[in-house]
Amino acid sequence: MPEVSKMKRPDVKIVLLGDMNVGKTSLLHRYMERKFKETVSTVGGAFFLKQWGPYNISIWDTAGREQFHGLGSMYCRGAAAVILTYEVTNWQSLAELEERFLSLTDTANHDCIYALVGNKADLTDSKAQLCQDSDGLVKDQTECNQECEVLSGCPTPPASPTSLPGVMLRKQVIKEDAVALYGRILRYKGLEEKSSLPAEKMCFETSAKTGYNVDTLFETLFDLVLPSILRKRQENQESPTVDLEECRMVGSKKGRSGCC
Ligand SMILES: Nc1nc2c(ncn2[C@@H]2O[C@H](COP(=O)(O)OP(=O)(O)OP(=O)(O)O)[C@@H](O)[C@H]2O)c(=O)[nH]1
Ligand SMILES: [Mg+2]
Repeated sequence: MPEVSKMKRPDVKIVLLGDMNVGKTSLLHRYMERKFKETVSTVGGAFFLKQWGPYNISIWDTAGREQFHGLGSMYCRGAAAVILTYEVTNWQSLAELEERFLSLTDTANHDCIYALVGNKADLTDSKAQLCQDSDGLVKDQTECNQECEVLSGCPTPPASPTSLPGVMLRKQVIKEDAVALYGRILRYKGLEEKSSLPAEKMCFETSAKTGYNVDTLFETLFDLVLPSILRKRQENQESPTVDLEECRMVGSKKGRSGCC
């Protein structure tokens, strides 16, 4: 049994929610492992632990499939940030966020931060077909595909309308739709728009496939949850108790990642 004192204890929790197939797991792989790789539909949930400077952030991936819906509010318990994910080529995936997922966030922290993320932007926007390295420099898709083959062994995707640069799918969800939903989320939470984080900052379009905006998404959130981290550390100093549930999760997977 691992010693509690040596475990990395998460300072804060970020949760990814959204319909099946929108790319939640792929976004996490892209950010944590710098790769776009094959996924299987998530069962239950899984977490990754990210060291961010001196802080430990747990990022929870959840299953979008309806059969696991009941677990969502459990994963959101105590979350400092929730990433509500949809797919830019699928209007219904945005609607589902409001109809099915928003109420799951009732268990999150009272000052929880919400980000709306439209993934698979590479399918609709030529600029998102360019991939970014960790310094934010863009490379073209051919270079990315070659790199993908060399680094992770994943084959260059077959030439199909979705993989040919310049051939785009119809964008079903435009940024304004996400901005409008963000406003409704604030109203649902009883928050004033004036005193909340602005929609322009909290609505992202990403591509897990190319890496477009993925670092920006996670790192913006890490910066924004810093006050929650500092508050939690302060509370822990004042009453040093151990969150057995979190320790059990982290300890069971050697502090890196796991699922349940
Ligand atoms: N073109 C493109 N495809 C993507 C992107 N992100 C994910 N995909 C593909 O979309 C499919 C679903 O991706 P996942 O990451 O498994 O989706 P998920 O949201 O985790 O799904 P559940 O675990 O079932 O909730 C896979 O075939 C991915 O390869 C993206 O940014 N662009
Ligand atoms: Mg998944």
